[in-house]
Amino acid sequence: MTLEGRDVTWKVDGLIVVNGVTLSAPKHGILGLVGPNGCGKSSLLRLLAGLRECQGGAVLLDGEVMARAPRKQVARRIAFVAQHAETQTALTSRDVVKLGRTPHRGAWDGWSDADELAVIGALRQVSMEHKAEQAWSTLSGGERQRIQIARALAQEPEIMLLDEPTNHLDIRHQRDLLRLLRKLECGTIIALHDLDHAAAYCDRIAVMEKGKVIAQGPPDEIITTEMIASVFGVDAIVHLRKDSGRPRVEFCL
Ligand SMILES: Nc1ncnc2c1ncn2[C@@H]1O[C@H](COP(=O)(O)OP(=O)(O)OP(=O)(O)O)[C@@H](O)[C@H]1O
Repeated sequence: MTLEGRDVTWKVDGLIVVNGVTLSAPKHGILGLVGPNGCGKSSLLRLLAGLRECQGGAVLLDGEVMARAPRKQVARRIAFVAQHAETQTALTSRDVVKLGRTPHRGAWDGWSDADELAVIGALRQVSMEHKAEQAWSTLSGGERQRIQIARALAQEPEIMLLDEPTNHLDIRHQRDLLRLLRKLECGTIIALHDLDHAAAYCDRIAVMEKGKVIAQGPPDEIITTEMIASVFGVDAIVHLRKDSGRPRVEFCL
């Protein structure tokens, strides 16, 4: 499957938030989306997920304009994990993960073994089986985030779009999630603030600034002292990690 934004533009209140972005999701592996607050990362991910309509350009799914495809068909193939996902408070964790199966089920379908396996597997992948019956409203911020990721995994998508999925997680769960994403068969686009994470776990990185993608490439070409100074306005030294040879950022105090 291919997912491609071509010259995608989106405005709100006369402000151009996403400005002529052309970007393809990888078929496998992780594309990291980095850039300062307000540069348009979340907006772009929502456009690519088909949750918003472009006002210019188009999002293409297998070369066809996605906006014309039935929503359920799109949802079978693309999962989106929002930065601050909310859900009905009366649900348990398991109920929320089960929602990920909705695009695969007809109105009259019973709950199948495949549905159950997908839900159990997704809970296990984020280490949340022990909280399956707990009310969603009582989960911690990080636990909610892991459950939302499990919902997306239960969807068994071909492409996952994740908006800062590590922002509530402790170091161990950040690392576990990024390792998990690397192991998935699907292609992933992930908005990240942590440049070290982007450098260590992503196969490619796209840099956004003021609504535009200004650079794309492998981490060692993108995570540079010059890029960090010009895009983020911060002085930094970029080292190479001993274990992987990937860039590692030391910010100047
Ligand atoms: N529905 C909206 N109404 C008004 N302004 C909006 C709306 N959606 C986005 N914006 C504005 O568009 C800009 C880009 O927002 P977006 O959430 O896409 O940025 P971001 O790169 O994900 O930021 P962050 O790193 O802070 O999460 C921001 O200035 C935001 O205030």
